[in-house]
Amino acid sequence: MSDVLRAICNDTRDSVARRRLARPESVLRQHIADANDQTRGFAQALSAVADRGHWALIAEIKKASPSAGLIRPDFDPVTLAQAYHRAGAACLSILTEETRFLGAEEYLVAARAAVPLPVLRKDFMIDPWQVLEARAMGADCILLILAALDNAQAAEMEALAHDLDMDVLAEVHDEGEMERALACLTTPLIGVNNRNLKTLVTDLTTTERLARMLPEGRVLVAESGLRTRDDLARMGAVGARRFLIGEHFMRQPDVEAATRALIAP
Ligand SMILES: O=C(O)c1ccccc1NCC(=O)[C@H](O)[C@H](O)COP(=O)(O)O
Repeated sequence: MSDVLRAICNDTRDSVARRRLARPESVLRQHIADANDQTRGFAQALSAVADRGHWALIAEIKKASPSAGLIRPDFDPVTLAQAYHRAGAACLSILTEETRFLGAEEYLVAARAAVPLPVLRKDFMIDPWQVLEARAMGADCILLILAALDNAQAAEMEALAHDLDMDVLAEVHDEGEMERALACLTTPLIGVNNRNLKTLVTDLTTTERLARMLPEGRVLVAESGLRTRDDLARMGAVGARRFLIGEHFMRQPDVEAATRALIAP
C-alpha cells in the first residue's frame, strides 16, 4: 500500500471507531429498515447509457483532494448535482471522506435528494461497518479499492453490499490488483484508476494497459485524469464506455456546460 493510501486508511480507521460509537451496527440496520429506501441501480444506469452507444459518466462531487488541495471553494453539492443531472450524467460520485477530501455524509444525502441519479459513496472502505453506513446514508454503490484490502476483506464487503442491494465498483491500478479483483469479486464494474496513489500522478496508459485483461461479463470504468474529448476517445479505443471524472468539472465555472461539452455525442 502506498504511503498516501496508508495514511488515509489509518485516519479512516480512527474516524470509523468514533462514528461506530455513535451509530453501532444495530442502529444502522434499524435505520436502513425504517427508511425502506430502494436503491437506484448504479451499474444498470451506466449500462443503459453505454448500451445506447453514449459515454456513461459518473460525475464526481469533490471539494478537495490530496493531489490538488482545495479545488472548489464555492462548493454546493446540490447545485453541482443538479448541473450534472441536467447535462446528462448517468450517476454521481460523492466524496464523504472528511479530512483530505473535505467530504461529508451530508453532501451525499443532500445531493441524492436533489436528483434521481444513483450515487456512489466515494470513500476508503476498510470495515464492513462502513458498508452499512453507506446504505444508511442512501448510497447506491460503494467503492472497493483493492490496494487497501486483502481478498477476504474485499469479498466480505462486496457480499454485504450486495445483501443490502448496493452495487460495487472495484478499483485497481496494476495487473496484480486486476487479477485479485477478478478472482475474489463478482461485481461487473471494474474501475482502473489512472492515478498512481504513490506519486498522485495520472497516466492514461494505465487503463490502456489493463483494459485487455478484462474478461467477458466485466465492464471497464476509466477513472481519474480525464479532461478532454480526446482523453475519452483514447479510453474508448480500448473499450471504456464508462468514466469517473471529478477534478476537471470541479474547476469549471459552468459545470453543466463543461459536462455537456465533454460527453455530448
Ligand atoms: O484525487 C486524489 O488526489 C486522490 C488521492 C489519493 C487517493 C484517491 C484520490 N482520488 C480519488 C479518485 O479516485 C478520484 O477522485 C476520481 O477517480 C476522479 O479523478 P479526477 O477526475 O482526476 O478528479
